[in-house]
Amino acid sequence: MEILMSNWSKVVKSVPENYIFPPDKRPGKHVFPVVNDVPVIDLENAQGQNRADIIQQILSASQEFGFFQTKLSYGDKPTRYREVVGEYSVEARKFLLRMLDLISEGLGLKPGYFNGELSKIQLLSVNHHIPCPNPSLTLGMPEHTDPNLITMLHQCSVPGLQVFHKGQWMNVDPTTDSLIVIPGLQLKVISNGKFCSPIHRVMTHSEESRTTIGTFLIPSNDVVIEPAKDYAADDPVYRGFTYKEFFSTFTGSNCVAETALGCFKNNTK
Ligand SMILES: O=C(O)CCC(=O)C(=O)O
Ligand SMILES: [Fe+2]
Repeated sequence: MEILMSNWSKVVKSVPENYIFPPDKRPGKHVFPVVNDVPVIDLENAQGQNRADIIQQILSASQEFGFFQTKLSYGDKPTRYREVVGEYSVEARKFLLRMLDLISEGLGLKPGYFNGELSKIQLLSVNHHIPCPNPSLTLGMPEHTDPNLITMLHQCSVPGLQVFHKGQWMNVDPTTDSLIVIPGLQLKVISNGKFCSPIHRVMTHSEESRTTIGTFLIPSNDVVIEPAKDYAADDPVYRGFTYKEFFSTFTGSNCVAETALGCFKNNTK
């Protein structure tokens, strides 16, 4: 009989060979430190008196760290999956557009700069990783940088997310009452390098399965991405490109961000 993937971990006692990562990409048995300085930004009063302060916190977090967290607040819980996912997606989009408004204000861009084509496409991705007999040999998700504009990550209580921070891999605490915001590579380009887009990966867990929800805002294929004119007029680090052009270069560079971005850099004097 076929073994359901969800029951796999009860039956499979060692990591199948085709899941084992090459030695230099494996996490090994290293004990990773917890990154305990992921900035937490409270969006309470972002429409009021705390706005300037919140924007400043977002800019500093994105320049110095990459990730940041915001506290989560839930509405009612509808019972049907389609409704739940529909409502979740609408709320996730509102949240990310609100975040982008704060970011555009912080970069000195006009309100609504990221609305429209730059954030046209929304992707919801649910990751479910079953327990793994030997987490040292493999990864739930290999190291990568999100190629889109901005990502909202909703973790569960099982650890797994790691960020490459201060020259080493570090665990991100699995908080269920806050959301992780990850600036994507397009935000790095539009902000002319002011925002960094952090490298991250996902470890597996030996006993528990892990489910996370990612919401990605993605530019439409033909929109031109470039350092914002009113922001980086004199010294744009990157030339303009369409998202389609970027994405094919990115996948053609084995999804290595620096290689892909290198193809769009202006010559420096
Ligand atoms: O599941 C996670 O914690 C991270 C997922 C992720 O990085 C992604 O989907 O791009
Ligand atoms: Fe990611």
